[in-house]
Amino acid sequence: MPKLNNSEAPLPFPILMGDIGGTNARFSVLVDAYAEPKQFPNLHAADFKTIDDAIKQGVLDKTSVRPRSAVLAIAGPINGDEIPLTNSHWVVRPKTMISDLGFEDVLIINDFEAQALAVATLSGDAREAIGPELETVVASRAVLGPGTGLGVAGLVHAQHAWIPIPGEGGHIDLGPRSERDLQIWPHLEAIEGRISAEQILCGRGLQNLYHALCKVDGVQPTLKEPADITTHGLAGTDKLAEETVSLFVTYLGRLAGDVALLFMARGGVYLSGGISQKIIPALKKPEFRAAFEDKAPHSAMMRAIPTYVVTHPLAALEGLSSYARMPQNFGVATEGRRWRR
Ligand SMILES: Nc1ncnc2c1ncn2[C@@H]1O[C@H](COP(=O)(O)OP(=O)(O)OP(=O)(O)O)[C@@H](O)[C@H]1O
Repeated sequence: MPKLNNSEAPLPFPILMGDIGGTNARFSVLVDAYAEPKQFPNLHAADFKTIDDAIKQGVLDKTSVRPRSAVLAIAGPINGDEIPLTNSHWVVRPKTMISDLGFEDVLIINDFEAQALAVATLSGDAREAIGPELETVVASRAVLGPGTGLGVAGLVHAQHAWIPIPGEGGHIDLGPRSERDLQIWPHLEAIEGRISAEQILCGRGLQNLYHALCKVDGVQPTLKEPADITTHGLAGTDKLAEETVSLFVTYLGRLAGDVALLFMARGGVYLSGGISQKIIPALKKPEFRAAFEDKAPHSAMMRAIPTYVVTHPLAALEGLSSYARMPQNFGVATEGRRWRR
């Protein structure tokens, strides 16, 4: 009978690694600590009844390598032996994976924890600097990812190791600051009466912000999808879409600065998620960095903290493979989320 495993021992090779989002699941296999990971085609969760079917048909049926262990990064809180995914019908059942798919050892971590692991080791060509090109220092970092939702994680550097701190930072309050903000806030759709960061800083949030601006200006909204808003905003072909994108990067900068303060992230703040890469030209305008640095009495300190967009298409899997190769370099907590045969 598979059971919880509190061991800190490295996962046995070959290791299956998975980045399981609400829409997409990406897998790769690491044969040993020196090999390059073998990447499998991106899978859509909607095409498979269960995650076990996806692993079987999308990975195990396509290779003769038999992974002995798995480390999976999932979007959702990890609690107990049955872990439902946020925004997906899949339920992760590590005990069933062990008994039915042949794994000896399964570790489940949070998707933003995997993003944090990636940020520890991403090279210069896997990221694009926003604002001044500052020297990278080995110090705590943070990652924020606006996508379907808003993920936030810290990466604390202590005792010669990188310690990912997953949290629910996307749900902290975001307050109005400027005159324009004070006009907009009453028109934003709230969650139980409050404007959390995720009410604005994600795909749905872009729509929320655009609609609030339309109401303030008494204009009929014409744009529907988040991508329509950013496309017109970036091209300058719709005035309110342009303002929506400008405010979106302002608020993202404001939150990124707060998260940097919280973790003392001298090593930099990294923007991931599906949206950041699509709005790089807007992030490179002055508003993002201005809001990021506007943190009196610590503005001078903020000016020395680099900010980046993660441009690597498979950053979370990169993070998982860094960890799988050298677990001793990372302080990944395994209590209550590692199972063995
Ligand atoms: N060009 C764009 N501009 C703004 N928003 C976009 C754009 N393209 C996609 N989006 C929005 O980004 C969100 C999807 O983000 P993302 O790709 O990060 O998905 P995800 O949450 O990581 O899920 P998965 O991991 O399953 O891919 C959706 O809300 C979508 O509407």
